[in-house]
Amino acid sequence: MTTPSRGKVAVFSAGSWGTAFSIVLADAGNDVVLWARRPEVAEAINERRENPDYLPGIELPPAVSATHDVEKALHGADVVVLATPSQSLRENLTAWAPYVEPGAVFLSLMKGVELGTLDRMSEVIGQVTGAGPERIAVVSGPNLAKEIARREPAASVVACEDEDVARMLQQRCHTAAFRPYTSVDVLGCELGGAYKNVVALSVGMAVGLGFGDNTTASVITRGLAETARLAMKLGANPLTLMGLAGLGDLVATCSSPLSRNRTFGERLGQGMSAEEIYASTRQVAEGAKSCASLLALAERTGVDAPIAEHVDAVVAGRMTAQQMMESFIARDTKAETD
Ligand SMILES: NC(=O)C1=CN([C@@H]2O[C@H](COP(=O)(O)OP(=O)(O)OC[C@H]3O[C@@H](n4cnc5c(N)ncnc54)[C@H](O)[C@@H]3O)[C@@H](O)[C@H]2O)C=CC1
Ligand SMILES: O=C(CO)COP(=O)(O)O
Repeated sequence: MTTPSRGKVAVFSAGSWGTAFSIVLADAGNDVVLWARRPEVAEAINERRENPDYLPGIELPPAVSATHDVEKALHGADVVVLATPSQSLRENLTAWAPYVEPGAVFLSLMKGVELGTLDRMSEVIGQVTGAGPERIAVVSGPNLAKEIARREPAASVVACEDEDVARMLQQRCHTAAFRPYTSVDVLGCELGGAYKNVVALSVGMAVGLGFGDNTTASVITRGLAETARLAMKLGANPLTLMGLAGLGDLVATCSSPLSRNRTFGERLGQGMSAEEIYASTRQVAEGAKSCASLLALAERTGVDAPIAEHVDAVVAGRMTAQQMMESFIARDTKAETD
């Protein structure tokens, strides 16, 4: 299938980011069909022109329609955008794959690493669909869904090993408010996106404990060092970690009260358990799961990952947020660049 510069895009699914990115795609001139897991969400989008569950009060453009029918969503779509929780992607995509148009390009918006396999989302997509790297791309950057949906200016990275495909997708999502840059460093973008959620959990814990900007800046900076250590060992371009999908997203997520990961961490810092927090929201906080997969990936790679290790311990209830902060400071001293 040839890929025109504008066309039909299928977006799975109608959560916060899938819905917000549909606005970007529609503004860039695409026809967007948003698949919703619950039929009533698809109905509400079509009838009320808003997604009342995930982006209430934001009017969706006419070029966005919604459906609960997988086949209808995928028919004629040359780009398939994936925005489900990372841990359910494999199961979801296995069900959807038979209906994907031959040659369609997959674009992952997800920021997590699969538990157990330790696979990144692009790897899961390749395994489930048989698509080669030239048909698998990711978007990652400082892109809090609500701000993007309000068309506040922001930049991002579209990464694909095939630079022509990255350029094609860049054109498909460049709008007056959204500026995508291309990259061929899929691994660096994905690890930057997944790791910043774990760092945001620890920053949130520091905030929840009542600590100020010295503490959060210290955790953010050491978080970037930890992310870069692992990503570079696995082959990432160091400049990716200094860019929008690394530092940019880390700063946005760790600073913003809109971040679900930072908020999850704040509640842990205030003494709630992970189970209590899960029960209080339907929104995904990827870092609460990916802390374990990233820690395992670091262990497998032989890289020191104290932030992932401590966040995993707090989420699992083996340590309190206060103990985590004390332990960060008490660790064996070393050179900053080690
Ligand atoms: N919200 C944001 O600002 C951004 C989110 N992301 C990433 O996008 C991905 C999706 O996040 P959001 O849309 O924010 O999450 P969300 O929690 O707002 O929505 C999740 C969506 O997935 C669906 N879903 C939940 N469990 C499912 C399951 N078991 N099987 C199939 N579908 C299921 C929900 O119905 C909903 O449509 C995550 O990896 C997140 O890290 C990336 C950039 C920005
Ligand atoms: O990835 C995001 C911003 O770029 C969204 O972060 P949260 O999932 O923590 O809300």
